[in-house]
Amino acid sequence: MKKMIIHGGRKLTGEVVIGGAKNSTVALIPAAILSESVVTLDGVPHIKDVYNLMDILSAMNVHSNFNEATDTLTLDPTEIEFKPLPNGKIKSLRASYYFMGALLGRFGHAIVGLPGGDDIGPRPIDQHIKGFESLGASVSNEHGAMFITAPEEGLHGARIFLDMVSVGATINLILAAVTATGQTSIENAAKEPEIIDLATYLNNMGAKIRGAGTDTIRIDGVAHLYAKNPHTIIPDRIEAGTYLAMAGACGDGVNVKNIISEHLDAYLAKLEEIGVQMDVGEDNIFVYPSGNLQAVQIKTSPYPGFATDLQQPITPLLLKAAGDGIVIDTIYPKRVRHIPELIRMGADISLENDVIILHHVDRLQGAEVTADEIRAGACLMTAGLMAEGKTTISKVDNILRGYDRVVYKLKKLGADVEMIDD
Ligand SMILES: CC(=O)N[C@H]1[C@@H](OP(=O)(O)OP(=O)(O)OC[C@H]2O[C@@H](n3ccc(=O)[nH]c3=O)[C@H](O)[C@@H]2O)O[C@H](CO)[C@@H](O)[C@@H]1O
Ligand SMILES: C=C(OP(=O)(O)O)C(=O)O
Repeated sequence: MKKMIIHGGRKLTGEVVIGGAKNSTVALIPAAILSESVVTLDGVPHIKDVYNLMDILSAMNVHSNFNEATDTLTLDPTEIEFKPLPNGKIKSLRASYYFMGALLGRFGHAIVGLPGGDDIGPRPIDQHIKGFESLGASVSNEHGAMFITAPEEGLHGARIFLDMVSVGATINLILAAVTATGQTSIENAAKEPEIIDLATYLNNMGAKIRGAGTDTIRIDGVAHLYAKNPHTIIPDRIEAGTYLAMAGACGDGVNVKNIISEHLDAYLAKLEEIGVQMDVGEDNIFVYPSGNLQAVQIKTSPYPGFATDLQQPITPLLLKAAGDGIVIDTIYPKRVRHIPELIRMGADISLENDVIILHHVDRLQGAEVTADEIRAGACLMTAGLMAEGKTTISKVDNILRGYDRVVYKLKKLGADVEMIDD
């Protein structure tokens, strides 16, 4: 595991270009195995999740080539072989569970280990299983690996009502249903932009998915999918939100480029309420140096609400604001692993019944801290940039799992940051 060393106190200036969305990419790559032709993805972020997914694909004889100069990834599933995936790299990321839906769609059966990913509290997959079963599959958990098998005649369309809005279940069920016989409807579906991105990608291969981005998605199964054109991944709204908060907390004029601002409506409204001055352009947002900032209350909810993945990245900005900030994460109430680390840096934070109360502090102090998960790590990077002195962040691999070329981007903004081997 690597460590990140930050010498804080420098003001950030210049521009940063946002990469392709991690949470799209990690669905689009497993989905490529549904195609009977070579798939090309543009705007692929340089993140560990991508390299781990490429390794998983190579075990199935799917050849991939990531051209890092052009951010283009080609995936060749034309000689794919079925492989059980009970262990190994599957455990390195959450989104490996998309191989359940994708293998089921391609081969009619899947053996996939329970996923890894961020330790942000309980993350059950009961809705994925319920949905696979509705499509006719039988599902069993044998020693931590899910065995999922379609009936002999293949999966059939079904009406599936999700008990709670789940990004992962919505995507997994799209992947399984896209080649099932007949029509599937997913109700109470998640509406995240990454789901629209996946539907666009699959529809361009010949799938028939309607309603992505609404709470009812209808899928008419098709027998074959062929990728014909490259697919450009949408920009990462969580990476963008992280840099916007960072620019508000320690920027001296920062231009964040490659943004779809509509994907960040709830977030931008909160930044404005805090007092961050911004110019929202067609595909960029310029953040002015901050003046007086005011603490606010944040409550996370499914899209288009305030994203859980942004509650930690915005926290250092809230610490800087006058008054007491409040954060309530309704999606992952135990997503609090950044708090003891921030307290180590001099923050004054209390936690009462999963309500995080952030009291204003005049300054943070550099310290040795741990990035226990990706967004806790993003929060600590910003805190380190704001703090006086040296901050050492360990377990940086958790950050590199989803932040594209982060050291390069921070250096370009003028940060004093480097990565060292542990
Ligand atoms: C790879 C990816 O895209 N990860 C994102 C995805 O995770 P992920 O898809 O795992 O999260 P979900 O949207 O499924 O989870 C939402 C809520 O539903 C619960 N739930 C979910 C499924 C299920 O079968 N049963 C159940 O109880 C979860 O515990 C959570 O409380 O959406 C989360 C919520 O926006 C984000 O934080 C993650 O960054
Ligand atoms: C929780 C996250 O990721 P994952 O679902 O991949 O663990 C995240 O990106 O904040």
